[in-house]
Amino acid sequence: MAVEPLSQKEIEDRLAELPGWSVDGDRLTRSYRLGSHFAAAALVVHIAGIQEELDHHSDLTLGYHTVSLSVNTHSAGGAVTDKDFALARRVEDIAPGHGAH
Ligand SMILES: C[C@H](O)[C@H](O)[C@H]1CNC2=NC(N)=NC(=O)C2=N1
Repeated sequence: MAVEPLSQKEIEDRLAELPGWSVDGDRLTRSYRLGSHFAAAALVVHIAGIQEELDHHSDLTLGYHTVSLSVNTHSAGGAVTDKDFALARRVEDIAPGHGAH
């Protein structure tokens, strides 16, 4: 099934449901802060599993006490699509369990 780029209005509506996330250029992004480097690494591994399950992969950056995601949809020409928001929603659901904020 083809994945279509979202309109600006569709992006704004979806962002309203995902506090902490923003669209920067053509990428959906969020950074989390965690209590330790190992906690951040564990969140990265958990997100990697979700990304494999969804077959949709962000650029995922592990910092000292931080994890940052940046994602768009390659198959839609690098636009933001519902696949990006589906990944963001799944990450939001598990991040608090890692103490991420
Ligand atoms: C073959 C495989 O389904 C594709 O390459 C997937 C993998 N992960 C992906 N991740 C992202 N962010 N965009 C894609 O279009 C994409 N496509």
